[in-house]
Amino acid sequence: MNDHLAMGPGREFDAVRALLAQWGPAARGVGDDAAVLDVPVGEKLVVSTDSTVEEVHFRRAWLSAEEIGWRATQAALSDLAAMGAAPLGVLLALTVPRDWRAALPELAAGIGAATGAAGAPIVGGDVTDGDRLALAITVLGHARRPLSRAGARPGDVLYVTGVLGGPGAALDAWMAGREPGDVARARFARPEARIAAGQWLAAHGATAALDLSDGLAGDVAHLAAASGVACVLELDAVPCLAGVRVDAALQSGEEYELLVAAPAMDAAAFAAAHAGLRLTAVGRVEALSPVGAAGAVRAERGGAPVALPRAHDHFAR
Ligand SMILES: Nc1ncnc2c1ncn2[C@@H]1O[C@H](COP(=O)(O)OP(=O)(O)O)[C@@H](O)[C@H]1O
Ligand SMILES: Cc1ncc(C[n+]2csc(CCOP(=O)(O)OP(=O)(O)O)c2C)c(N)n1
Ligand SMILES: [Mg+2]
Repeated sequence: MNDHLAMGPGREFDAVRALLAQWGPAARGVGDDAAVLDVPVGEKLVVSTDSTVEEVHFRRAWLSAEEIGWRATQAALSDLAAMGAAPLGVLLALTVPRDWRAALPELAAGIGAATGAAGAPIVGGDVTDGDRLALAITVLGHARRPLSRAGARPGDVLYVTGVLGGPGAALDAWMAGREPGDVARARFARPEARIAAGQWLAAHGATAALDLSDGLAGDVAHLAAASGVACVLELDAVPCLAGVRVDAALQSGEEYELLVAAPAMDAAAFAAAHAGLRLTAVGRVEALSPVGAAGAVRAERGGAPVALPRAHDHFAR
């Protein structure tokens, strides 16, 4: 049983009914003014929201509607992964222009596949007309001890999951009018929120984490700022996709891999628990130097200081 409430007539509600019929058991308890969920006793509710907007996060020519739905949902779920939280539910606010309406079932297939893979039921949403396709996705999760950006301590090692640079390489290719290689394209079109990895890392001593959405070069500064520490990246250690230079990998956003601070971790045990996913030491956490000395984020190559490239900024222009 889905426990949906019946809705009155209207084309908008016909569209919602069609979505619910398509999602089947992947949607639960929809149709009231708000969803009502249980949080396991003794755990915290963990909530985040993220938008995916046509022309800002993708172009229609690059991706199928199924991929757009999958990617937007994984991008939102990635924040639960970074908090070490288990998914509880997902809400979808969809802005659907007229010329996208026929693609709704395909979009919904991608969303349903992603929520299904995460074991997170769709518990509500909103549908509106508008000028551009936009998906505002709210994710709800739970954790006994959520993993913050703020806990990194001097002496911790910095790790990243996976291999970086794919989404940036795909984006560069499309922007230059070329078709990206299959691996880079898949990293852009079919990211996977590292939900199990986030929970494993939280349970194995991680002190802080965040997901890589703006690019490692920028996201590391959020961890340093939140934790009140200095982070030093060793650029020779950054795991880059074949053919991608480290500067490009540092600027590659929308990776949805995790940056983690922790005392030394067992990367082999991590990989064994996550289908071979890599966990690579890429730097270290130090005490913040006195004002006027070295900054909160530094990069080194072969022990020598080097500059970090800029990260994505929505308001840069
Ligand atoms: N419009 C907003 N109102 C309130 N908080 C916001 C807004 N935009 C961003 N934030 C908060 O700022 C922080 C950084 O945002 P963002 O870079 O989007 O995080 P993330 O990469 O986790 O999605 C988050 O804690 C987010 O909740
Ligand atoms: C058409 C297009 N231009 C540029 C980009 C690159 N890009 C857009 S947003 C972004 C950063 C991440 O997005 P954001 O909405 O800031 O995610 P959040 O940090 O909130 O999770 C990047 C690298 C893209 N994906 N598509
Ligand atoms: Mg965000």
